Amino acid sequence: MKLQLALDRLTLEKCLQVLEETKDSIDIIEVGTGVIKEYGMSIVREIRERYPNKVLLADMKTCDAATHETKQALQAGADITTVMAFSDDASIRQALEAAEEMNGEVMLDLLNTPESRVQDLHKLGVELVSLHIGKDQQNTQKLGKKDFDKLKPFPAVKVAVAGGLDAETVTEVIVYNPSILIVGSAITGADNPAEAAKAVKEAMQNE
Ligand SMILES: O=C([C@H](O)CO)[C@H](O)[C@H](O)COP(=O)(O)O
Repeated sequence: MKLQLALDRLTLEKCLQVLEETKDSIDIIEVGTGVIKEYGMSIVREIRERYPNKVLLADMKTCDAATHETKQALQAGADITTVMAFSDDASIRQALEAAEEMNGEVMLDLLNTPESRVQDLHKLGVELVSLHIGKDQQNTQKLGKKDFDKLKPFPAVKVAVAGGLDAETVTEVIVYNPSILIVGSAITGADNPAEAAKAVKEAMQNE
């Protein structure tokens, strides 16, 4: 199980500072959507240069123009880019084709995606999805069995989980054996991000 650190709502300087502090505990660096909107592909390139050996995900949240956006993220140095699962089949197909051509990966974000869409994703050849409770939903929703149950028709898929997770709540989702745990604010907003990242990593290992 890998730990992905989501860098959201931070300046470039703060992203780099948090990465330096947490690099020993994290496996995957996520450049968050808002950070990409602020700095574009230049921050993806910069983080790629500084951390050549870390897996790098660009949270593009693509929902159209998928060939272009997938290539844009992978050319900047990302290993993985994200596409919204509610996008048209054509967009998902194009993203998967572009990623294959460039030896990259696509993570399909299941935010607000109904169970009925899962079979389509399976048929389209999706291999990696994220079960995601969005920032604005986190006061009223949390990840649970019903989310993982959605994926029963799709047993081979690699699953990432995201949405307000911290060192305590990760233990509630680890039982479902996801491949990737995505943690953002609980680490980046902590007084001591290094300690917070370490605590999440330890909680993952103790399960
Ligand atoms: O994808 C995310 C969200 O939509 C904001 O762009 C976050 O990266 C993801 O939810 C993880 O962050 P936290 O919820 O703060 O742990």
